[in-house]
Amino acid sequence: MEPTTLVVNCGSSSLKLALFDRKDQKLATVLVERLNTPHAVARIQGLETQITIPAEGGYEAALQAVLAALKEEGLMTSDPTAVGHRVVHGGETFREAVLVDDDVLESIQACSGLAPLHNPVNLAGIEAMRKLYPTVPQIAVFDTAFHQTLPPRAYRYALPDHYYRQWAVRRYGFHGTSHYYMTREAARRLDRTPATTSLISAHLGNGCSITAIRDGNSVDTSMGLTPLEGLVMGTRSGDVDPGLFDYLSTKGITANQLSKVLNQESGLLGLSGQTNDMRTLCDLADHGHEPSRLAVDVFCFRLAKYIGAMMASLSQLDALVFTGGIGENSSRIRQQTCSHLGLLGFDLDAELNHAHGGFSDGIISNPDSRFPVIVIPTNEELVIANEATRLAGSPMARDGAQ
Ligand SMILES: Nc1ncnc2c1ncn2[C@@H]1O[C@H](COP(=O)(O)OP(=O)(O)O)[C@@H](O)[C@H]1O
Ligand SMILES: CC(=O)OP(=O)(O)O
Ligand SMILES: [Mg+2]
Repeated sequence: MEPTTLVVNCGSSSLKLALFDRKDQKLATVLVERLNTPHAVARIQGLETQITIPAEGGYEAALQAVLAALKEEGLMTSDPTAVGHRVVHGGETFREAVLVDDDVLESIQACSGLAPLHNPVNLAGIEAMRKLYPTVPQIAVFDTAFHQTLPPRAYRYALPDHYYRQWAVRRYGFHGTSHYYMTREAARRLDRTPATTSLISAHLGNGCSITAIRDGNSVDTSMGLTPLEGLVMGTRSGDVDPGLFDYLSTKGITANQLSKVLNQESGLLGLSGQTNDMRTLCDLADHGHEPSRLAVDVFCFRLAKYIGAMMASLSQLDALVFTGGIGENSSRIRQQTCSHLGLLGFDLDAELNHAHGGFSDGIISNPDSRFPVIVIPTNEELVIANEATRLAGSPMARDGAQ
């Protein structure tokens, strides 16, 4: 019986599963969309069949339906030997991936207030899998872990010192598994070692963040205490003036309302009034819809400003890397962003940038660009699987399983 590692990435409205063998070969990928609605469906990548997901029963019922379908299709012949979970916020408690036990669950729960869109659903996924596979080691892999190397000048806010000492109010950074994968993969492609590779890594999905990586370590990043700070995102505002709180309270808007607005009703959706989906926005902008064009403009300009800001942490730059759904697929966003940075020198080759109708994988800058620009499809699942396999084989996991 071939040992396998199952990776679970529970989002608020979607659920992604990936199954790997022990040689890190992906055996199957499943995407469940519109979870917790009567229209929830799952698709196994590469297969036509749609799996119906029960409208009730939450993550456990959804996972059960997906696992049954994987077995039926012959893609999963036995129970997994390890399960790796994406957990977004690990606070200062988790510097690296851990085997899940009751104490770990409690600590993840304690970080939930700092990632309200993410940690509660990540926990629901872990709890569901523990019920389904009580004897299989479950491993939590944190978005925040890769950013534990941030220096204090990058992670401290200029707030009263005791806010940090008492309440750990600091910048944490997220999408760490993706930025780590960029480091590993860019180093491989540039024929370097990760420890000698310095990058600016832009992860542009529904959530967006950018990280300065110096000699393989994260040294600055755009997300902060929560995944709300920094770049413009699908529904999140990114940076705003904190004076907004005071001003809007005089208009009768409460802290709770504002938090919902900043997390769920802002960003591309807020500016365009139409959608958080970048592909649709680009189409709308092309058809003359002004608010959508503005949303795209603000997105690219903010990103360009942050690319400039990340330079302050580096003394060498081996490449600017784009990844995530937008970074991998939108030649337009890459072009518009780099066009703001003429003074720094990210000179794209129009043909390479637009190869395959926007999707790219590889170098997209021209040879005399001051800095290379590369597109690398992210693979957070692979990093999580690597960590889960490693920890499931550890003596602690074996003791736990006895
Ligand atoms: N061809 C494209 N052009 C522009 N945006 C795209 C394209 N393909 C995908 N995207 C965008 O990528 C975003 C989703 O990114 P993804 O990394 O899949 O999200 P998640 O963070 O949920 O994993 C959406 O805004 C989507 O519109
Ligand atoms: C941390 C974060 O923003 O994650 P996602 O991009 O999955 O929303
Ligand atoms: Mg993502």
